[in-house]
Amino acid sequence: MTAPWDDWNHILKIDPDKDLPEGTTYGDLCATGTDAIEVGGTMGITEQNMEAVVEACAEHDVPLYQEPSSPDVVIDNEALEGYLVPTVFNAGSPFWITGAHKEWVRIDDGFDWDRTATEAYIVMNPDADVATYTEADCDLDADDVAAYATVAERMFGQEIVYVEYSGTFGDEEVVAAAAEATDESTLFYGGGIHDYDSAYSMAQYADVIVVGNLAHDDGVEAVRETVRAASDA
Ligand SMILES: CC(C)=CCC/C(C)=C/CC/C(C)=C/CC/C(C)=C/COP(=O)(O)OP(=O)(O)O
Ligand SMILES: O=P(O)(O)OC[C@@H](O)CO
Ligand SMILES: [Mg+2]
Repeated sequence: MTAPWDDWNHILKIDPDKDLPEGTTYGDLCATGTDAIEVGGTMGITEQNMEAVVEACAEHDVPLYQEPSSPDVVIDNEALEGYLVPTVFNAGSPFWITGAHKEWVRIDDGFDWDRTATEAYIVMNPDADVATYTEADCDLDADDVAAYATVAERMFGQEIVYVEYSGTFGDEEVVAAAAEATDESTLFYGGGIHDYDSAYSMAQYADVIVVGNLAHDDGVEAVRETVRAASDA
C-alpha cells in the first residue's frame, strides 16, 4: 500500500502561533513547491489559530495536514487532507506515547481512520518546547536512535519515523543511523534547516525534510531554496 508521503521530499510546517514575515502571505508559502503543509506547533495552539491558518491555505493547491499537539485542538475542516498525529517514542510520560491518543479516541466518536496516521517522533533537542513539554529523554546516541527507529517500524508498524531537532540543526550521524535502520517507514527529519546546504545534507539521509521556523523568520525565497535542495538530493 502506498501513502502520499512515499512521494514527498519536503514539508513546510506552519506554526499557527507564529507570525509571517512582513509582506509574506500563506498563499506565497503554499506556492513554494513544497509537497505538503503541516499545520502545528507545541505552545499557544488553539482551535481558532489552527482554523485561521487552514482557511488561509485552503484555496491553494497543496495537500494540507493538521499536526495536533493535543486532542482539544483537532479541527474538522474539509480543506484538510488528513491528520498526522505525533506519538513521542522517547517521551518521559506515557501520556505523550499513547495517553493523549486514548483520550482523543474516548471523547471523539467520528473518527476518519483513512485520514489519520501517526508520526513516531524521536525528539532530540532538549531545548525545544516539544522536549520540555513531553519530558523527552534526548540523551541518545546514534545507536539509540537507530534502535528506536527499528522499534517504531518493526514492532509498532509506524509508517512515519520522525527525527526531530526542532529549533536546531541535528547530528548527521544520528539521522544517517535512523535512515540505515528504516526500510519500510518513511523517515522525516526536521530541525534547523535554514538554507540550500543544510537542506541538502539532511535530505541525503531522510526521505522527507521538514522546514518550520525558516518560513516565519526568513520567508518564501529561503523556503524555496530548501525545496530545491530536497529535490536535488
Ligand atoms: C492525540 C493527539 C490528538 C495529540 C497528541 C500529540 C502529541 C503526542 C503531542 C506531543 C508532541 C508535540 C507537541 C508535537 C507537536 C509538533 C511539534 C513537534 C512541534 C515542534 O515545534 P516546537 O517544539 O514548538 O519548536 P520550537 O521550540 O522550535 O518552536
Ligand atoms: O522549526 P525547525 O527548526 O525548522 O523544525 C522543523 C520541525 O521539525 C519542527 O517540528
Ligand atoms: Mg514551535
